[in-house]
Order: sequence, then structure tokens, then C-alpha cells
Amino acid sequence: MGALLQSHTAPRKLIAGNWKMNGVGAALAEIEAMAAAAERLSCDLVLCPAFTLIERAAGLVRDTPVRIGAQDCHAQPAGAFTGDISADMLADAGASHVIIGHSERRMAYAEANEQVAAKALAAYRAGLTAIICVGETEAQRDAGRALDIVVAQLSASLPDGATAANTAIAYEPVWAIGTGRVPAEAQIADMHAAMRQHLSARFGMEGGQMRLLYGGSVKAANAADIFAVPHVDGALVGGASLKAADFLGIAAAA
Ligand SMILES: O=C(CO)COP(=O)(O)O
Repeated sequence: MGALLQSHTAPRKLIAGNWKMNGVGAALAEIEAMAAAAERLSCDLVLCPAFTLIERAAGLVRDTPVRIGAQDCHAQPAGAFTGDISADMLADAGASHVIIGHSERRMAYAEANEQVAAKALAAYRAGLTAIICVGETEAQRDAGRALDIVVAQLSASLPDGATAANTAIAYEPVWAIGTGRVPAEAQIADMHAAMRQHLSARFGMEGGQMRLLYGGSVKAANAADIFAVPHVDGALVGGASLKAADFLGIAAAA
């Protein structure tokens, strides 16, 4: 394990914003302000607004380092799936990334690990980078099962063919999302080390380089401490990604 962990060289950090079901056209000014500052940052920025904003957002950031992502895609390339959006449609609209398996979707739509893996494959086929989410509930952590649960989720949610280029992992403890509660740094460190060990064992060098994001109540005030944890290669940010000032404050700590 030690040798595998030591072979990891830290990649440039990725700070991704998940806007969830927030924002209409007027909110694009925030993405414009983020893009205007992005050149000066030493991390990569991805903003994932609602489907309805993707094409406009992608147009706004076209000549900047900021990238645009979606929050879900369907596993099939096309067909009779009323209300769904395919990975090809996202790519066509200008997205380069897609969040898959967020706990809010796992819970609200009963998305299972196998479905998450199928959606990730669809993302790869469309040339998108998948940000695959995993995380334990509070009851699972209290029962001492957090590491086992998350590694099992990771194992079943990642398809063969995942690489450091087409996949980032977001560890988001369900109890830390939108609550203002953040795990202790040692808890994040243990989880990210366990995820790295699993990924290195399964994917070799690619698993050693895959970016591992932390998500759940990340703010400018706690970002530097979180980014200092070994194997934390960035963040997936919810509430604090809606305003440029907040999000840029996090990015400046990376
Ligand atoms: O769910 C999250 C990002 O996907 C985290 O949300 P908050 O940053 O609002 O806690």
C-alpha cells in the first residue's frame, strides 16, 4: 500500500461547482465573473449549472480556462426517455464534464451503482469527463462502516475504462452536504487514502492519478485546510459555487 500511495504525484487541483436546481439567465453574470478571474488561478474550474444554462454558459467561457459541466446524463445515447438528456446532447451544448451519481440523485431517483457506471460509460463515449460521486450517510458512519461503504460504491460505480483523464471522484459524505458540518481532516485523509488504494489496485497508474475531490460544506474559510489533506485533489462545491466571490475564494486556496 505504501508504495502505491507514494507513487502518487499531486495533479493540478480541480474545483467544480454544482449549482443544483438554482439559477436562471441572470446568474450567468457570476460565471462571467469567475471566467474573468480564472486566468490568474493555479487550479482548474468547472461550473455545472442546470441543463437550461449549459449552452449559454459554454458560450460565455469559450475563450477562458473555465469548463462547463452538467449534473446528470442518461445511460443511453438516444431513445424514448421523456425528460432525459443524453451525454451526446451535453457535449453538443458545449459541456465537457458531467456529475454522475450525486447522493441527491441516488436518493431521489434510487440511482444504483450499476446505473452510475452505465452513465459514466455514456459520458466517456460522448467525450465527457465524469465526476462520479460517492459518500456514506451519517448512520453508516456512526456504525463504523464509512470506509467499506464508500469503497464498495466506488468499486461498483466505476466502469472499466475509467482513466485519470476521463474521471474524477467526488467523496461527499451525505451528512456534510448543505449542513455546514465538515468531517475532521483525519476522516477525510483516511477516506481519500482508502479510495486511492482501491483505485491504484484496480487501475494502476491511472488510478494513482485520478483526481479525488472532497465535497460537503466547502467554503473559502475551510478550503485551505481541506486542500492540505493528502490525496485531496480539489473540491465539489454546492452552495458556495453560486456566487463568484465565494467560489473564487475557494479557488484561491487551491
Ligand atoms: O452536494 C454538494 C456538491 O455536489 C455539496 O453541497 P454544499 O457545498 O452546499 O454542502
